[in-house]
Amino acid sequence: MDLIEVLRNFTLCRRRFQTNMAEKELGGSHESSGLIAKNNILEAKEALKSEQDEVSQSRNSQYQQDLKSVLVTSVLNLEKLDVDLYRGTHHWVPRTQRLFGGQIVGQALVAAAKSVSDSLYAHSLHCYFVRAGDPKVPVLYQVDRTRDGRSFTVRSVKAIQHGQPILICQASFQTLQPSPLQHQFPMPVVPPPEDLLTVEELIHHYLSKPDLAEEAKKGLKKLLANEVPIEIKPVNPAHFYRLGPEQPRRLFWGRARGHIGEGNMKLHCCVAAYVSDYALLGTALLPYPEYRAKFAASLDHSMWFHSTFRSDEWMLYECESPWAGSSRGLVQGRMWRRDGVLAASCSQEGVLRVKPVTEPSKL
Ligand SMILES: CCCCCC/C=C\CCCCCCCC(=O)SCCNC(=O)CCNC(=O)[C@H](O)C(C)(C)COP(=O)(O)OP(=O)(O)OC[C@H]1O[C@@H](n2cnc3c(N)ncnc32)[C@H](O)[C@@H]1OP(=O)(O)O
Repeated sequence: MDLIEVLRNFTLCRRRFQTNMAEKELGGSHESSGLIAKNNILEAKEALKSEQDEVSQSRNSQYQQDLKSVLVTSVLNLEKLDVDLYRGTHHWVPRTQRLFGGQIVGQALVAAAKSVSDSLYAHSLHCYFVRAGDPKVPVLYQVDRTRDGRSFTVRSVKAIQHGQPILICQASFQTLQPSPLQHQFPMPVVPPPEDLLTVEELIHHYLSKPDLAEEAKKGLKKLLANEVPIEIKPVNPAHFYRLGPEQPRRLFWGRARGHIGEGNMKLHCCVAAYVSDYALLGTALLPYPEYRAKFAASLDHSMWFHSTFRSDEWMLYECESPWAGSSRGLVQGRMWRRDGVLAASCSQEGVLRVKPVTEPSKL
């Protein structure tokens, strides 16, 4: 059960037991997602006032623990076994019990980056997830030095488990070069991260509801215990509910938990590759609240890095899905620095097999 599902269960329960209250809270319409978002933020902020000390205490202790991001100290810290051969271990595994695609892509990029000079910067990568990753064993990364040119250098990386590839990845690096051609789309206008709640704060808010069903409570607590090494603040918390059909587009602020620091742009690209797979594919489900995913997995992932950025500082992640069909969904993402600079773009196709939502019987 993922976060969206837990929150939907919670919502279904509320609808069943407190229809009037729910209608009031949602402004009587499931279509006005902006209003839902505003109401939820205001309501949540109010409820959170009483939890301020608790939240700030836990945040302080978390920051102390996380002085250095676990993504740097553990997940992306590959062990060298031989020339161009590395081993990576896992930190967070999704409830699907298959390895998180972002982790495999991030680790593959780390392995590729180790074989290129410091004067080269990752500008793009293209990957296929060909088999599910097994969380019970480490992943081996085998790098092939495909080509070294004057400007561009290409590496091919195979991620291997049980003697078979789980991911094939091509990454390209370039020397820094000036260009008279420079343009980008404008960044969407959204509230700053300081005005929004983290996923954990939203969950604390839902947990404080007296009418929350035990099953939903358990699911939410499991999610809180899940130490995802990314901090996320949804711009529109209504997209968690999936009560009514939404445009296939969502935005959130995200950053790596803990400190990474300036300087190592290759590392920031690897962290961004990790983050980029986290909430992308779900965007294709937003128009279909009547369905839930019974099988969802990314099939491929491409990424382009445009400018310098810090993955441990808030970046706006804009996700949209221009197409779905044939049990697949196409999703595209743009990562924006908070000063409006487009930092990275990505694109992914995923398999999406769905089943109709039915009200949970045990609530
Ligand atoms: C706003 C912020 C919100 C944030 C909220 C976020 C909340 C939670 C986030 C959680 C994180 C999510 C994770 C993100 C996504 C990922 O990381 S996915 C992981 C990376 N990708 C993968 O692991 C995919 C790896 N590739 C594969 O596994 C295979 O390539 C494949 C399974 C896709 C290949 O499919 P296929 O060729 O069909 O393989 P088979 O082995 O033959 O079949 C596999 C199973 O599928 C069943 N199946 C096949 N075809 C069909 C069909 N037409 N209809 C129904 N079912 C089919 C087949 O029977 C097999 O089933 P079983 O395994 O036997 O049960």
